[in-house]
Amino acid sequence: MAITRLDIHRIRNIQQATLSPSPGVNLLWGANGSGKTSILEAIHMLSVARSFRTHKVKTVIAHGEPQCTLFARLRHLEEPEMTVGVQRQLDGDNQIRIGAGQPSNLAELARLLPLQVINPDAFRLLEGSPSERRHFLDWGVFHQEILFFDCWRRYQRALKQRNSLLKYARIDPLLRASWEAELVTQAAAIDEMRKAYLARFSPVFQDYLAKLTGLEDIALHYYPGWDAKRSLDDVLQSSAARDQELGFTQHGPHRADMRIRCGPRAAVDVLSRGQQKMVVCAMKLAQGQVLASDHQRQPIYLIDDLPAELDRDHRQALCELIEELACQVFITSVEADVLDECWSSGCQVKLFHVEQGLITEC
Ligand SMILES: Nc1ncnc2c1ncn2[C@@H]1O[C@H](COP(=O)(O)OP(=O)(O)OP(=O)(O)O)[C@@H](O)[C@H]1O
Repeated sequence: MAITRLDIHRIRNIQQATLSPSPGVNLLWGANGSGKTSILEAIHMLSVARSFRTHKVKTVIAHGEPQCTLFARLRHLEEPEMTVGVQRQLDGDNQIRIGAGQPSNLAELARLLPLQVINPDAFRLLEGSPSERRHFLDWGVFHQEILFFDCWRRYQRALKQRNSLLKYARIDPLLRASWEAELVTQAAAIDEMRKAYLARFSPVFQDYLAKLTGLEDIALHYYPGWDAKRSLDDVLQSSAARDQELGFTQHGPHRADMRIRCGPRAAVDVLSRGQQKMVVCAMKLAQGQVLASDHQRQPIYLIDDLPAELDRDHRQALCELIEELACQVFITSVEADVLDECWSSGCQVKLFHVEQGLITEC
């Protein structure tokens, strides 16, 4: 999938801008605070209707404006182009349109335009809470398994009901048992899909890791969210009293993790910042590769400040792999020429200069 035209209205310091990006590499360069990351945020909003920097739409909408609006024309292989539009209002109202049809929902939007973000926050995959890694894992499972979204929604509903029964101490054993049965059924499906995805993803990740770094003993350890030697049903029964004291369910797929270890230690405790960035890049490239080869759909990569923390050889290796993936990519940089030598002669590169919210194709 590639964006062939992008219209941005009232995002941060960008009042109005139109771009015709390359299907390959797009380099956005300009001084600090010029609006480069805001362009990445705009593209991100076209995929999930929110920024990757904040959940508060108020901070993203240009000061003094009631709303922000994004439009894009998308091309996927030889299919006819299609349009997508997202509008976010200060009052919380959302509008999502795919093509000329009825308003669409977030899941349809996310499925249509898969995105991968590599920015300074991407380090949180290693150093952050399990929810960061769950989110990463579930991005892959969501795109891999069509049934995942429905199972996840049903699981969340059952979890909410159980928590509510626990919190208000309304002990209706029959009602609780029926929600727990649903919880256990959906949990088993989610767990199976996550394990299958990890089995598919891990060798691809190791392959990218070998190409990007000399690190050999990086491994992913999946934790399902409860003691894997016991059934979730059993765990829920034995933790019911404690869950009731706490007012929430302590165990289940909502507490899963994918721990990243270097030998016997947590990777974050051992690796340098540059090595951590390479591990994160290998993970993100591997997800793109799995999606592309299993579903013939490439994600769009948004890379904020690619040169930061990487030496010349690692920059070069990363750019070669990005080019090999044949995805559309938007990269920000404060300098125009820092990645000049990183692309092959056949690579379609476009350069955009960003200055005080104005974007000019160079
Ligand atoms: N809601 C808003 N309305 C208007 N302007 C805003 C709003 N929020 C932020 N800004 C301004 O918009 C600009 C956004 O810059 P952005 O973060 O995109 O810069 P950048 O080019 O990526 O910078 P850097 O290289 O420092 O990361 C900044 O100058 C900021 O002060």
